[in-house]
Amino acid sequence: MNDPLLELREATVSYRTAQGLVPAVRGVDLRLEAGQTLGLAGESGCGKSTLAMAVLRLLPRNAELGGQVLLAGEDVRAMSWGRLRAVRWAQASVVFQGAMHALNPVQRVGEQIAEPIRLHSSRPDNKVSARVGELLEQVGLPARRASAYPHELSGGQRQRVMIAMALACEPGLVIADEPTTALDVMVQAQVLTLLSRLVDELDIGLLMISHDLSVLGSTCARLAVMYAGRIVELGPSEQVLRHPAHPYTKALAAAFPTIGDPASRLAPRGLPGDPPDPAQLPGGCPFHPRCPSALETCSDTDVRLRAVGDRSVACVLEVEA
Ligand SMILES: Nc1ncnc2c1ncn2[C@@H]1O[C@H](COP(=O)(O)OP(=O)(O)OP(=O)(O)O)[C@@H](O)[C@H]1O
Repeated sequence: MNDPLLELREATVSYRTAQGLVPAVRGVDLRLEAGQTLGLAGESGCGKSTLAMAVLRLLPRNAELGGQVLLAGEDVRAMSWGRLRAVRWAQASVVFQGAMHALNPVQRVGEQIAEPIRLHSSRPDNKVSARVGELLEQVGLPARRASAYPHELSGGQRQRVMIAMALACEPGLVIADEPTTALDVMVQAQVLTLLSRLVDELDIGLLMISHDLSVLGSTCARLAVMYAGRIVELGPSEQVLRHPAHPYTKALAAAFPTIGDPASRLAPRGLPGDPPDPAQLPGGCPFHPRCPSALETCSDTDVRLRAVGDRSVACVLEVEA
């Protein structure tokens, strides 16, 4: 049997800071097969971006990666820099949030899309240009827009350019980190439709990150919900959205009821308090101080994910399958 595109086994990331070691990702197990889509949700600071960056070892220097992060069975922790360069773009790529900042403002977008192609193939220049045109059309932009500078494009068009760049070397895995956060509602929906179409057409695996469960639910078949560096619920999107099992998922699902709800840009409504500082996690379940269903035992029992029907849930409460 083929190795999954991506597999995390007890993956951990801690940041070395003046205040000590900050555990941002705390023992995450995840699996993504070719052609599958997985959404990773959670409030700001729960470790989503850290986890995504760990996959391609794009972490800052003060980060320590532990456990296993396997790309097609190969542990990224054991890869040389040369091997990592070969894997980035070609095997897995990232669409970052905020395309205006991720693109070079003084370089034509076609040139920027061409860069990873040149890095990973010895195609002659005319073939590279043809491939750039093909990629732009694939993301719904005319090929002639290759000569545009980022400021000449709208926010949605720039995000399409970022997606074209991520697809340039035909990776099996694309990681999209808040790909629609900076866009207005209509454009957000268009970019999500584009991502869904590309996933189907190109049979890529997609790991999409957002604080907004409804955005993820519209694009991803499975959802993982993260809190304080751990996955607290994982399962088919429809089940997780319709019948959230973990009290934190319930609060998130209630906070973001529909795609494009302007309020979805804000912190979850009706969920008191803030996520804990990873440097000072409370004892027991890290969600218990904010949990409306907390029992006495939750302050000293830290439950790990357990299977409940098609889902996995990290909660002491009885969960209906
Ligand atoms: N370079 C760093 N050094 C120290 N701590 C960091 C660093 N980067 C992130 N952190 C901390 O790690 C934790 C997880 O951050 P991360 O950015 O992964 O969360 P997130 O869920 O992606 O949030 P957001 O949606 O705001 O990006 C946070 O407490 C954050 O402050």
